[in-house]
Amino acid sequence: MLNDPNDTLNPTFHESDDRSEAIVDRVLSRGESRRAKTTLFSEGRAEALQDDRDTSYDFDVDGLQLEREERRSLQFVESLSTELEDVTEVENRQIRLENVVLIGVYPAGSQQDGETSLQELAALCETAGARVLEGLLQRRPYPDPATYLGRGKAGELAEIVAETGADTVVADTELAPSQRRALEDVVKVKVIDRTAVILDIFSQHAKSREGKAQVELAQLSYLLPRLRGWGDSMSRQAGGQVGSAGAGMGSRGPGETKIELDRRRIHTRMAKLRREIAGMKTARDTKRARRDRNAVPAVAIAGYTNAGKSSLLNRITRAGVLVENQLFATLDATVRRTETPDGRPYTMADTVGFVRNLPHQLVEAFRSTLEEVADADVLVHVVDAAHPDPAGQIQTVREVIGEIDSRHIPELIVFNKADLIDRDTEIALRGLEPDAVFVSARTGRGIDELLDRIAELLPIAEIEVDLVVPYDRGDIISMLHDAGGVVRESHEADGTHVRARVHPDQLGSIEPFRVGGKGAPDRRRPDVRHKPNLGAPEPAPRKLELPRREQA
Ligand SMILES: Nc1nc2c(ncn2[C@@H]2O[C@H](COP(=O)(O)OP(=O)(O)OP(=O)(O)O)[C@@H](O)[C@H]2O)c(=O)[nH]1
Ligand SMILES: [Mg+2]
Repeated sequence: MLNDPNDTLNPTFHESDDRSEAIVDRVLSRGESRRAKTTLFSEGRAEALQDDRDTSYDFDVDGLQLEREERRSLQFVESLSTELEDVTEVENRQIRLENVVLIGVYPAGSQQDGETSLQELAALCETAGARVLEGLLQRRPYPDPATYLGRGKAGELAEIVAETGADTVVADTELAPSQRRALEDVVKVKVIDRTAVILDIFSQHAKSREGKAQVELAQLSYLLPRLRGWGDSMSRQAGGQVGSAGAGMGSRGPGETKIELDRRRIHTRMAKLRREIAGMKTARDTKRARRDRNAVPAVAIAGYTNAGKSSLLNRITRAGVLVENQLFATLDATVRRTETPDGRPYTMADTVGFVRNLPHQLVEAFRSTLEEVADADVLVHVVDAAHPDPAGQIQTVREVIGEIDSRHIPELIVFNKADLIDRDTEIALRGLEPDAVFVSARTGRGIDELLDRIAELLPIAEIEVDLVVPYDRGDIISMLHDAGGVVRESHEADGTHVRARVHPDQLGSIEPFRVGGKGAPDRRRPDVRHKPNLGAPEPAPRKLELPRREQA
């Protein structure tokens, strides 16, 4: 398993062949030895995110909410078991608490973008369980092919790392294996990239069998070209800080040993995972086909990570999906059934959030989960209205939607967290997306309007009816044929027996001839509507103050 806390891979790697073999075994036997995770500490972790610990919602939650407790307990190390093994584990966690320095490169004119991206990287690192000490941005037309930062700046970075006692450097874009090694040689601590951090979060959070398989597949395909060197550059630095810090974020992978053998085994493992995922996809397809037969339209909630997708699903359907002020709280699609204000049923799916520079390995691995989006009749695209760069988020999400060939699906932009923005921001956002709905999953504002808008966009489900039409009503038969909905037709003594799918508007004219059928809509208005939450006071929005050294 790649995030096994017991995988203190790098430093001791060269010491014993037996040990290195055991490590590869563990990497490849994911799930069999699933142990406590390495989410490390609680204090300070939420700095990069808005504080929501006092949040209260006016609806109940179900068992899924327990997952939140489970995650918290991992962070707080709740019960110190008397078992020696566990105590050692706690000590390990403290030793391995990662202190990271972030680095990014931005071209002239996109400083704001570079900063937003670095702040997001800070949030990602905190979500992965690290503590962010410094952020360092360098203005360059493009990253240095050798060391990412320019030579001189890399030297300054080495000083900062030494000063702050950081044990890991995280680069904001994907590093080539050679860049990573060269930079490690300069700064003398572990260097990882944004992709590794995202993969690490996914591996900590994956819950379903399919999710775990997808993440492992993504991790292996990320590791494959990087096998050479994971242990290598570390062992060249005996006595460096890495040695005592052990493996942590982004390095929960195999070290360099018997690389060819490993490579072959990894390929075999990946093939097996692909087969497994394909198998699970079949099961899901069957489920979806059943849903299609019942002609229940599907709505998918898509959007940037932390936009409030799960909160919105909870608000609308009381699904009790885990809501966390974390990036990638949701990795599995949750589907809930609900209905329009006039009683038409539809399903609503919560999906994994998107992020800028989403590792392509993940898009590939999560393709089957993302089909929940691809197969939807309507996309509810949730955007965090209070985010500094909503336009950038919308663009990122639309790019991924394009990658999974879903541009044609009607999209409803929903600005969530409307409770956090002022009038001017709202006007600006309306300018950006004139047809958008403004809602707050927290206060309930706009939810009724959202439900009405979804209802308008849903395809009208046709209804299957059985009719016996007397021979003097040829007009009815031709109307059914014109609409193209005739399934079966036979001429009997009492008239034409027809099974046909009709639009709800046609029901009136055919009603006298109905002899059965299914799927007639229930036109009762649901007696519970979604009331606004007048409860808890809203915490003031918090902005990340990331320590930053500007280097132009
Ligand atoms: N103030 C405010 N906060 C909100 C609102 N909706 C969600 N949040 C908060 O935003 C954070 C993220 O919410 P989630 O529902 O987990 O977001 P998500 O889009 O499902 O995130 P991922 O699953 O991580 O991609 C949580 O801290 C929520 O409490 C809102 O309308 N107003
Ligand atoms: Mg979510």
